[in-house]
Amino acid sequence: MDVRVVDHPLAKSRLSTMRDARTNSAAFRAALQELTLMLIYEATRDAELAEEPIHTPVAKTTGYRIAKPPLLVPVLRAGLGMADQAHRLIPEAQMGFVGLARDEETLQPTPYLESLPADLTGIPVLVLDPMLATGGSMVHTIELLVERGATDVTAICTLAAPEGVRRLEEAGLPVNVVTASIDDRLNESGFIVPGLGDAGDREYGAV
Ligand SMILES: O=P(O)(O)OC[C@H]1O[C@H](OP(=O)(O)OP(=O)(O)O)[C@H](O)[C@@H]1O
Ligand SMILES: O=c1cc[nH]c(=O)[nH]1
Ligand SMILES: [Mg+2]
Repeated sequence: MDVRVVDHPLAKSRLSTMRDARTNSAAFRAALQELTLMLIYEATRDAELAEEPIHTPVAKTTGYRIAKPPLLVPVLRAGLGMADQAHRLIPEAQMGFVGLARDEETLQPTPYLESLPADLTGIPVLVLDPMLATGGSMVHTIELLVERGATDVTAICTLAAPEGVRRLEEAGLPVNVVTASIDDRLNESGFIVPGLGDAGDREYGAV
């Protein structure tokens, strides 16, 4: 499993805005959108290209397009804040949706929505979720994708805990991770430390 940490100064500054408890919801969503752009940019660095001849106003040359547009899968709620920006960068992408809520006691994900294409054979998938904590939600999501034939999955997470990265590695799933930070640890309530709190609540309000 490849784990890429995007520690560009602009990524660090947006992540700091998200971490800061004084940041309101609107500013949090704006920083998440900007950081998503940087993470998707890095995640697609090695995407396969198809060539096609094009004419500029001056000469004939070779043009390029993404050979296999990915499926984008935001994990609701928090991943929804990454969806539009990812789609803006890859407008030819399809989008599927997974809805999960982590039980605050057991820390197990409770599924409430699954809207995915039936056959993902040969289609790269980018899963969008700001937080990789215990890894339970991400493992559940990737298992849904693998059941449908996906073999090339990238988890795009603004923040990851070492415990979540380890869980993904041990699950042996076909996934790579792109994140802006691997933080110190999880606390006794399963929150990432130093983290940014509950990403969904900070984007949309507490439920
Ligand atoms: O790695 P895990 O331990 O599974 O935790 C990570 C999950 O927790 C958060 O969602 P949450 O369950 O809070 O739902 P929400 O997005 O609706 O707030 C987050 O967006 C991930 O989906
Ligand atoms: O720190 C955490 C852990 C899980 N989910 C969040 O939103 N934040
Ligand atoms: Mg939440």
